[in-house]
Amino acid sequence: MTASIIDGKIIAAELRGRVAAEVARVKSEHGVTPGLAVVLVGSDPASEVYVRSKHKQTQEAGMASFEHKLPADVAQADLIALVQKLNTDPTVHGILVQLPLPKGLDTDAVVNAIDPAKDVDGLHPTNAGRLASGMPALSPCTPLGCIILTKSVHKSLEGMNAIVIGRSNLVGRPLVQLLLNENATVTIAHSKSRDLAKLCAQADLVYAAVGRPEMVRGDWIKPGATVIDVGINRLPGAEGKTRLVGDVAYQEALKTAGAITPVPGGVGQMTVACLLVNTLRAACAIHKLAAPAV
Ligand SMILES: Nc1nc(=O)c2c([nH]1)NC[C@@H]1CN(c3ccc(C(=O)N[C@@H](CCC(=O)O)C(=O)O)cc3)C=[N+]21
Repeated sequence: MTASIIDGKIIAAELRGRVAAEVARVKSEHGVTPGLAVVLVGSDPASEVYVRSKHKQTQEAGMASFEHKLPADVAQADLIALVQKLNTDPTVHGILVQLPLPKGLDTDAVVNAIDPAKDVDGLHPTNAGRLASGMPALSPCTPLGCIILTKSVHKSLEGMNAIVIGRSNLVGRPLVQLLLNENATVTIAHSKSRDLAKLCAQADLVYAAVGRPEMVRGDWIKPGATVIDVGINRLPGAEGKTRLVGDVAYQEALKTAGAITPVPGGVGQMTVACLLVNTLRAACAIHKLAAPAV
């Protein structure tokens, strides 16, 4: 058996198309142009790539895009002051502070300073708490993307056994909550879990988000399971280039899985598309418009 490939590129492009149509409608009917502000502190090359692609895709969807680049040695107070300025800027509906922040900056304090209504990363404790309480919330983009990719294979996740490997605030924990909302049965595993292979073998849905290259092996996967690989690990490749691999041993997993996401071209694509969704949703909520149809 060879797994079918879940094409994040195509699914993300479709989603962006729906966002663009809703943005056009909100603009013409209500005169509201959704705006996203991205704050990048320091100059991590990978982060710069992501920020550039966020900027491009935001503009392509017809939204306003604001980029703020700060030096790695920016004072904590200056970073918080920028966040507060964006909180009160009426042209900004979404605020994303690219993580991780350089050493010396207090991530929790910065995230806490973001207005929860503009928290398109879904990281503010208000949004995390609302999600965990089953209340409407802005939810983190990568987990939202994981659910959309899963639903491209399974119409309903009700009663399915899911395993989430990883418990980060940005991915693992919120993904668990979104899966519960879909009525899946969820096992939460992580780098300290005992006998991961055995836990995985029970799962119809496997979400690998531990940040360890190719940790999930092909023979851990239940035959026919759906595998969503959240990992993006840069390994040294040929001729001094870097090679991207996920948290799943892809070539092995292809043989046992029913469907699998590639890296790149899987979850990463959805993350940015869902950021556009969240920015549109935030803009509609802030202006008291009906929730967008995306
Ligand atoms: N506050 C915050 N929110 C984030 O959502 C956030 C963040 N910080 N810090 C970094 C991670 C990483 N991230 C990605 C975005 C796009 C791709 C993406 O487009 N990937 C493509 C290309 C990958 C490549 O070539 O590098 C793909 O997988 O096909 C990947 C990863 C968002 N993150």
